[in-house]
Amino acid sequence: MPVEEFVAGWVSGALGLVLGHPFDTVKVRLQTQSTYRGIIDCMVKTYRRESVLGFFKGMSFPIASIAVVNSVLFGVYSNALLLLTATSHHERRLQPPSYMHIFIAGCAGGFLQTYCLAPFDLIKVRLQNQTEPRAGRGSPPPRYRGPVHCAASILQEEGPRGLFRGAWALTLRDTPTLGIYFVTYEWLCRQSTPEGQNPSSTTVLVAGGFAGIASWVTATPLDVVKSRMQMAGLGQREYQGLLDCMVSSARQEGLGVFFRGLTINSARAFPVNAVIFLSYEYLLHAWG
Ligand SMILES: C[N+](C)(C)CCCC[C@H](N)C(=O)O
Repeated sequence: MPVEEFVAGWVSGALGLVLGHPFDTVKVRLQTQSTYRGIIDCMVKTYRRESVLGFFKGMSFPIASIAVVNSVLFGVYSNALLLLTATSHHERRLQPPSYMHIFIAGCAGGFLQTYCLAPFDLIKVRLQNQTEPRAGRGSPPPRYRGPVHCAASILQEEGPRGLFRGAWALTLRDTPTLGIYFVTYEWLCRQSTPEGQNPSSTTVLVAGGFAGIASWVTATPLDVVKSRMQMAGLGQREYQGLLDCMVSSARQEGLGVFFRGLTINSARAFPVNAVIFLSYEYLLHAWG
């Protein structure tokens, strides 16, 4: 099994994460708290209360974990394509796989990565939602002191299954939308590259950026449901399950609730995924 795709996925995931984390914090807060009027309001309040550091809450942990997750995604995707089409990464420019195969391989990568992603994503969301200023300013300390403390508290208070809260919504969110991710990327690359040639860096950046947007736009409704289910059990509303979360959110807040965070998700997705694909392709190319 070729492993360089896993390594390239690891590095590119880490780069993408740092770039996108501040956007991600604003998104999570907009989706799960009702105290903000919009993106700018949320940014201003976060900055005033928590300084720039507020935007980077919960990042140290994902930087290791998301890199692993991205590595699983790209590694599984590429190896699934190898299985389906018997072509390695380097042969694929000359013998391009069908979009159906790309979609299936993307779904396989998406499905498997959610098992690694679920606990990390839960901890990230819980930490990002702590809006308390840094300790020592006279306010009560936040519930979780950091990622390890957060994981330990969830285990203690909610049991091992607690760590997989919202995992089902996450799987539904990621499996098809990561198929869409790779299909969009390939389609855009093929549109602007002569047959048999490697896409230029600009093409990779633009195609990666739009692949990220396409994937996030389709993923946003289930992203909202997922974030809400992850916050349940914290004194917030408990849901019976995914459907209950969808129905009660829609009843209380209207259908618009499923598009919360859409703008910020898209704004984040372009640079993050441009960097992910560029560094991924670059590394694979460099390793020849
Ligand atoms: C499938 N879904 C849209 C949810 C995620 C796509 C992940 C792409 C990239 N790791 C990123 O963080 O943007």
